[in-house]
Amino acid sequence: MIAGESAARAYCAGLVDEEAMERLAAFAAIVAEENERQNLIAKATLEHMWQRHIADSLQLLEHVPRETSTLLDLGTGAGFPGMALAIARPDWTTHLVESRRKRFEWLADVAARLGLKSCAVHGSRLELVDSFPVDVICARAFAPLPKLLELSARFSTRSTAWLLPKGRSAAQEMEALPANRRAMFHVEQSLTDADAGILVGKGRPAGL
Ligand SMILES: C[S@@+](CC[C@H](N)C(=O)[O-])C[C@H]1O[C@@H](n2cnc3c(N)ncnc32)[C@H](O)[C@@H]1O
Repeated sequence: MIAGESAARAYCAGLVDEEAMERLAAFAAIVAEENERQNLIAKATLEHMWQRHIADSLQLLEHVPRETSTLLDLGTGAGFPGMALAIARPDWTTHLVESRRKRFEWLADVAARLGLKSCAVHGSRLELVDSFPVDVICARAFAPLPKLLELSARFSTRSTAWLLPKGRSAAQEMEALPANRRAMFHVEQSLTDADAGILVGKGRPAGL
């Protein structure tokens, strides 16, 4: 378990190169600054930025298939996990979808400021974004699982990986799926929260 800010930074440093670490630090400062203007993350988590947000996002890299080159993050909000992953893996094409204007304009500005050329910000409701196939779909705190799958299945293929941090409700949400959709998922323990799980899946949800 990653406990504390220095452990979280050390964990991230073990996953990404120095340039990405510098960008992640710059991003952390930008989020904290913007949080004065718009409510991006809970104030209580500001002093735990690396553990609660950055390492929490980067831990998804542990479950990403080796051949990944495209990622879609649903409801990116403050940039977690999508922007943090775009910084960690600038060689991927990362699509961030966010419907709130203030947030998507800010995300696009951050991507430009950090020089993330392969990070596309879709400022729209997910329902209105044209379909394209991706290697990985991720989402944190976006929607209940059945709704999430309904809205995003059209971006998946037989080989798409699903990485869904679901907090305490991970196992319960998975168990509540119909059997043919449940079969594509299993729960991985979160490294940043002893009580949280990550739903890891593969494929296109049955019937969607
Ligand atoms: C609870 S926040 C989570 C933000 C971020 N993923 C995180 O964990 O810090 C959910 C975000 O999803 C966005 N959102 C909700 N429904 C959406 C939709 N249908 N299409 C695109 N974005 C949506 C909201 O505007 C909000 O920024």
